Amino acid sequence: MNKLILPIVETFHSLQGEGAHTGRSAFFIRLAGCSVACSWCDTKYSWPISTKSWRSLDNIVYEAIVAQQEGAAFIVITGGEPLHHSLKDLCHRLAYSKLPIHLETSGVDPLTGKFDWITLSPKRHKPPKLEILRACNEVKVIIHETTDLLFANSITRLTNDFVSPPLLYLQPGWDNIGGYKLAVDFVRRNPNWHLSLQTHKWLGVR
Ligand SMILES: C[S@@+](CC[C@H](N)C(=O)[O-])C[C@H]1O[C@@H](n2cnc3c(N)ncnc32)[C@H](O)[C@@H]1O
Ligand SMILES: Nc1nc2[nH]cc(C(=O)O)c2c(=O)[nH]1
Ligand code: SF4
Ligand SMILES: [Mg+2]
Repeated sequence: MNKLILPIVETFHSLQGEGAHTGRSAFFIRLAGCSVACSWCDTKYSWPISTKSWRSLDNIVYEAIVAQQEGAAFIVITGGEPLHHSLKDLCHRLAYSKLPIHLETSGVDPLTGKFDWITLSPKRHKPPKLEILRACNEVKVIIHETTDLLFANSITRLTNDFVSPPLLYLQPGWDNIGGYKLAVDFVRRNPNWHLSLQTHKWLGVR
């Protein structure tokens, strides 16, 4: 059965602040619901699914088309953990806009929907599905402490022999000076890795 509604926390048109597409105009769709429970999550307000948050796919697609007319170059589906929901129908409907569709995910659930770009941000305490590691275009590991660097090394080992390995990003935990230092030092010594800063937060925009 087609599911024509999804729980949405917010939609907004901003610049992609993180990873390989940093600085590009994007329309964000933030789905509600996450059970991964990262202690440092900057989006804890997206964890609960309120009864008032359910919106029709038609309504979401309409907003994406308005954003496209205002300059959005692609759509970012994020959350919460967007893959807690089936994204098949949403992607199918959004495809009418012809905008590329990007996904931000922790990768704990099976992949649903069709994407032009997948950002996997794997979590140490709940490792991602191998199918998502294989399908993703970039991996974004969040750095708070030394153990996170060991986790990044394990990702390097896993992806090294992929036919087309993903781009590799370290992103310091927001407001964690120790995390910035660890990430900069690691990238300096590991040229396959890039630094991702949450540029939207530095700029004070969404
Ligand atoms: C809020 S999550 C939503 C998508 C999905 N649940 C995930 O974790 O990838 C979006 C991105 O923000 C990152 N993130 C969350 N809290 C952060 C923080 N305090 N500092 C840096 N990055 C953070 C996540 O790792 C993820 O890459
Ligand atoms: N500007 C901006 N860029 C982002 N990239 C990923 C985000 C997210 O929360 O998933 C995000 C976000 O919340 N804002
Ligand atoms: S998986 Fe993403 S949304 Fe969920 S708690 Fe972790 S960072 Fe937050
Ligand atoms: Mg964010």
